[in-house]
Amino acid sequence: MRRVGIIVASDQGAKGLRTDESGALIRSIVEEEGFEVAKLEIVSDDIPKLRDALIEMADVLGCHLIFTTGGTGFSKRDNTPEATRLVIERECPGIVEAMRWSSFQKTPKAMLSRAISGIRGDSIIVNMPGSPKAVAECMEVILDPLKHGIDILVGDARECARK
Ligand SMILES: Nc1ncnc2c1ncn2[C@@H]1O[C@H](COP(=O)(O)OP(=O)(O)OP(=O)(O)O)[C@@H](O)[C@H]1O
Ligand SMILES: Nc1nc2c(c(=O)[nH]1)N[C@H]1C(S)=C(S)[C@@H](COP(=O)(O)O)O[C@H]1N2
Repeated sequence: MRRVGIIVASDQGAKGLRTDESGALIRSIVEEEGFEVAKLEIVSDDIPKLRDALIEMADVLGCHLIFTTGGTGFSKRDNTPEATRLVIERECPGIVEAMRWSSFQKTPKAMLSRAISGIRGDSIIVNMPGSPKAVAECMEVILDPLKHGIDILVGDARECARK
């Protein structure tokens, strides 16, 4: 079964000052698609905390897909892309290009997303925006192609092609 990790990057959420909706929304969307959620964690916007949470989900929990939500904008505490860059081994720019392109059709503010995406080992990491509305809009675009991406990364698709 495909395994998912979810990290909510939010100072307010980590202090209990805001009820998380975006991580919960990602969970419900991926579960509906048959994924198993290994962990949903709310982390403050500190780079070392985000980095460690990403590494645990990839290397210890073996998540095929890791979504972060929040912390991709221009505010001084938006650190999610910087933490992600520390842990990925190969960039996957097409995923976030598609997100920005489709989001731009809805709001020009989509160009303010600094989200990145990349591969670490057998895990694909994708930065999503913070608002639940933006999460829903982006998930609609990327989830299906990502299933194929996981299959290629972990070898299933290549196995199928050989048979
Ligand atoms: N986990 C979340 N659940 C619900 N709404 C959220 C969440 N994260 C962000 N939002 C909403 O998204 C919009 C963008 O917020 P903001 O720029 O503060 O997000 P952020 O920088 O990702 O989060 P934070 O300020 O907590 O670190 C706001 O309307 C905010 O209420
Ligand atoms: N689909 C979609 N993407 C979107 C938006 C949106 O409303 N819909 N908002 C944008 C805005 S206003 C910002 S500032 C950036 C970064 O958001 P974050 O700081 O919450 O991660 O995501 C962008 N991406």
